Amino acid sequence: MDDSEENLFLRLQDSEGIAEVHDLLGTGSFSFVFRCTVHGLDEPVAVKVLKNKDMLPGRGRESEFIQGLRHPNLVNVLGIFEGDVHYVILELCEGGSLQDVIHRDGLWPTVPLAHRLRAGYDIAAALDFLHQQDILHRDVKSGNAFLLTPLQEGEAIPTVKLGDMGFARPVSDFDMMTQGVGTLRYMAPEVLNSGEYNCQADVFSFGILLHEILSGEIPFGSRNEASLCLLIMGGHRPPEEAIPPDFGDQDRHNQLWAILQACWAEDADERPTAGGAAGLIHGLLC
Ligand SMILES: Nc1ncnc2c1ncn2[C@@H]1O[C@H](COP(=O)(O)OP(=O)(O)OP(=O)(O)O)[C@@H](O)[C@H]1O
Repeated sequence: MDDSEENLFLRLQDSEGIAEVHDLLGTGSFSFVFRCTVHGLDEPVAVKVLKNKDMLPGRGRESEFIQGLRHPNLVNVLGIFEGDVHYVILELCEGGSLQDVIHRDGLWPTVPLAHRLRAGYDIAAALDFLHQQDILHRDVKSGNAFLLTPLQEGEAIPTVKLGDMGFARPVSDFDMMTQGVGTLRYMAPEVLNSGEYNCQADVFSFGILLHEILSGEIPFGSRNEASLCLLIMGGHRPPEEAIPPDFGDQDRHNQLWAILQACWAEDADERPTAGGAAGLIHGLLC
């Protein structure tokens, strides 16, 4: 049975290693995330506590192999503890999730397209890094990308970091994976099909996420799971007209649209690598 927020707050407070639990940062399907101070670190951190410590390994739970990874566009995992409560110490991202920033805070329409594209570049760079280490993320979405500092109107977009590695796996574990995990509206057709997939499935999800970042629209709107599956399997993708026209000339807009189409190509082999996508986006930012 899942533990309550209050109970976990108190048990975390008693946990060795935690100096102080401050406040709740957010709630996920599998966890509560608290702002904490921990012994040995000066800066506050985010501590993700599993609601149910008997939960299957990998569900909402960053695995040991993620711990050593360091990249400016990843929510770095600073420690993993298993005891009376299971928790993961994460780099604190004060700006919250990109999903909340795009759809809830009301500031997103004021963010220029070039700044939004910058956010997309950050995520592509993080994915490229993971793929270079032969790690698949498997749940790329706006709810799993975080702003390092709060977004301020009229200022440059803060660094964006890809987080929530609960589903991440080394490719070497399986040459090709077949387990259908992730979030439906971002899922590549080969994952939905329970077919074999590889790093290019992350690139597909990234394409859907990039469109969400640029357009500010929830991918495929408020459809139920069955119709989402039918749409994606039927080759439907988010619409071009949802992308604001304020990106310089038509040629640049066309290049941007071509990047999106390449990322969410039906055939995984036709998609760019994450590094390739990052390079193409960077070319448009210069
Ligand atoms: N590093 C962080 N810094 C600041 N806030 C965070 C951080 N990580 C998570 N949060 C907050 O906690 C919420 C839940 O985190 P997360 O989505 O990683 O949990 P989860 O249990 O894996 O959930 P789900 O599977 O539903 O995405 C986030 O939406 C965000 O508000």
